[in-house]
Amino acid sequence: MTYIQLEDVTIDFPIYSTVSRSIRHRLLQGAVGSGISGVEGDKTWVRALDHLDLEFRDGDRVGLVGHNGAGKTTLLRVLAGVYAPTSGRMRRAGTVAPLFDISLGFDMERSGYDNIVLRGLFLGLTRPEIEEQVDSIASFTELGAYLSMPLRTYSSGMLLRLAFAVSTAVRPDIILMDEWIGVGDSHFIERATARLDEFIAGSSILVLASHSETLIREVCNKAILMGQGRVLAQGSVDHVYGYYRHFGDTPFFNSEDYLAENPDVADAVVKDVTAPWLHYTIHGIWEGRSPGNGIELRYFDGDPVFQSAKQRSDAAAAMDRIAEVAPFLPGFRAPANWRRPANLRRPLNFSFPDQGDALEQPTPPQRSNTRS
Ligand SMILES: Nc1ncnc2c1ncn2[C@@H]1O[C@H](COP(=O)(O)OP(=O)(O)OP(=O)(O)O)[C@@H](O)[C@H]1O
Repeated sequence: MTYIQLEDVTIDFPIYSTVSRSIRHRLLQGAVGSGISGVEGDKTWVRALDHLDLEFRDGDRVGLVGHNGAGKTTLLRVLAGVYAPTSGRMRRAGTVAPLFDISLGFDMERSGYDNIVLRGLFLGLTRPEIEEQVDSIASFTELGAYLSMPLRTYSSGMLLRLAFAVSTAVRPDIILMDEWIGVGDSHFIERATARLDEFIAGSSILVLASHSETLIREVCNKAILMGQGRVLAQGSVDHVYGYYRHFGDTPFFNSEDYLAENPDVADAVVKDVTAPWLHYTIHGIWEGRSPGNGIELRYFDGDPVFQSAKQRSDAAAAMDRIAEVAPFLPGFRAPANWRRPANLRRPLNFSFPDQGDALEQPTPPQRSNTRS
């Protein structure tokens, strides 16, 4: 059986001295990248993955989605075993082919043929297996006489052809890839795409990090949305893209009131460390903060639907539940961009507070001068 399991995996990168200052500055500029997890003298710790629990099983074709710096590549490297978790653990069964950083590790002084053999051995092929395949790999690269020359004479496109041809000659259980196939001429891309389809079809698990929705929809049957090193949503590709598209735009979240009610967040937003919606899905909702629409999350303490979403850290499902119930809760203040749907029905599977528990109609919070 092939699988990968991550249990509470965190990755912190130490950054030293003057670089540390510029990284600190850069992190403060980025609203959706990772955060600083600690500062110790000249050393700053950057948190790239934050307590991830994930499971990949037979038949999973998982797309990793998210803004720049969300943690997709770091996650691929953890899955490949390139990075050991700072804390938590990764368990894996099955052979792995990493299809990212694929030109790394070539010996630039040796010939293309030598490197086919070296890379093949690295990927787990035996020498007879490589020898059996060397001609077909060589022919796929279309590099001809160049294959007898040292790699330092190759262009980056030629290196990529070679790396691609060898990496896809194995038959792994698990494929981990970044979107890198766009490099090369159109003739090569066409042939590479056909070879890749066959390569993927033979695998049991695929994890693909990509900014291309078309590619993810074409190849994947599941998706994971990442942000600030965490999982913001996971499930079907439709579910995750639905959430991604409405990122920062849900009628049940009122950024202005959320910031007015939470000065700590307002401060972070002014410094561009986070965005209101991002803060809510990553922190606020789990800390029991109101989404700025007047309702209190304590009403969801005994709600199995909300609590199950919380257990799975599925902010999208938790927000869906709030959206479904909030208009019927005492204190609900409809955000300006919310229109009451004509067919809105009070959910039957929610235990609404009785009148005695009703909150007083809240007064809108004092607005502080923040950007959202
Ligand atoms: N070696 C490293 N040292 C320090 N910080 C790092 C290192 N690698 C990644 N990071 C930081 O970790 C965070 C996650 O980076 P990662 O490359 O995983 O993001 P990503 O989602 O793949 O982004 P992109 O879509 O731009 O490729 C970023 O803020 C990045 O700056």
